[in-house]
Amino acid sequence: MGLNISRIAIIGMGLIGGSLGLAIKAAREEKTEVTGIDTNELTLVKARQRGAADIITADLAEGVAQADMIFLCTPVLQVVPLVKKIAPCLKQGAILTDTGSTKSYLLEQISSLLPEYVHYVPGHPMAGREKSGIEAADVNLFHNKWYILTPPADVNRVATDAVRQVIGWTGAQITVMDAVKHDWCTALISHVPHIGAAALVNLLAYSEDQDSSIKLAGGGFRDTTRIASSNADMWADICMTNAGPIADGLDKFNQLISEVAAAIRQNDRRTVHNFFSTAKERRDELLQLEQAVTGQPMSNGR
Ligand SMILES: NC(=O)C1=CN([C@@H]2O[C@H](COP(=O)(O)OP(=O)(O)OC[C@H]3O[C@@H](n4cnc5c(N)ncnc54)[C@H](O)[C@@H]3O)[C@@H](O)[C@H]2O)C=CC1
Ligand SMILES: O=C(O)C(=O)Cc1ccc(O)cc1
Repeated sequence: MGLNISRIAIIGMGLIGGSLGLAIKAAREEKTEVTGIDTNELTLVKARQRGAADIITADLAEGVAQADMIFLCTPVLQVVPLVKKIAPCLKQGAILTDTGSTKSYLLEQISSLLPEYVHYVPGHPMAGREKSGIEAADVNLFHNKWYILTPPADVNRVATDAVRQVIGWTGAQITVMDAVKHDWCTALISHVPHIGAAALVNLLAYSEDQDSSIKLAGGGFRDTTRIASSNADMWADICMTNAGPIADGLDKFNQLISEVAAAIRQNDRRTVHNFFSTAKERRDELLQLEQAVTGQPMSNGR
């Protein structure tokens, strides 16, 4: 039997908060009331129009007061100041969770800010896109995607189960991980690739004929750089709050690039061939592994 989560507040009704609202309402209809909170009035109006929230407000205290569960869905560096503001307004037994892309920083900062009767269960949906804002929200964004929870060892079990239950309504699959491990893992599979994609686009500034380069850029360039269209605010916050793993990952990435550059300069075809064939083998293995775990082809069809 699940817990009765009848009131949910979502702070930050953009891509992730809006998609959560849409998915929760689609699954629960009148059984769970969603309050959408945002500093942007137009976002709030659009969120209600799209059916991502029943109630909208820019007033934090009013929006969270009755909530059984609160989702924080703003860029990471906004989360801690928001927790400081809402902590005194939360009701006894309220469950706080977030969707931030980095976890150790938030866990360290937030735990000490909350009264002992509020339970914090950090989360991170491994689903998203390069577009932001309520306009990009999608009821199916989390469907069949991984949703990571990084609960601290002493977290209330009932609170974690309640978050699992609500995430289940979105169609996502849950996996639990230690926050530090999460940050090293996501640095390599998400944060460094986003920086790499941005670097590839910025590299075009060195082209002697930029207009022709942009005109001729084909599918390969598009595929590898889609995520370079992501929101700069969000990515600057991610880099500031996961500095060690990201900087380490970038150092290793630099090393790989330097090695292949040296091999190319030395006309060392065997090493260059090995660079590509190793990558192809690994990627093919990753696709198979994903299929084995989820029982279906890679969720984004890539
Ligand atoms: N975009 C993506 O693909 C993914 C993002 N995330 C994480 O989820 C969080 C949200 O990301 P998105 O939805 O993409 O961002 P977004 O930019 O689409 O939405 C953020 C919303 O928060 C609002 N906001 C900002 N500061 C606020 C404040 N102080 N008080 C109230 N509202 C405020 C903005 O007005 C906006 O509507 C971030 O922490 C991000 O790291 C996690 C997984 C995927
Ligand atoms: O657009 C994509 O493919 C992404 O990788 C989206 C994304 C961005 C940030 C996250 O923390 C998780 C997922």
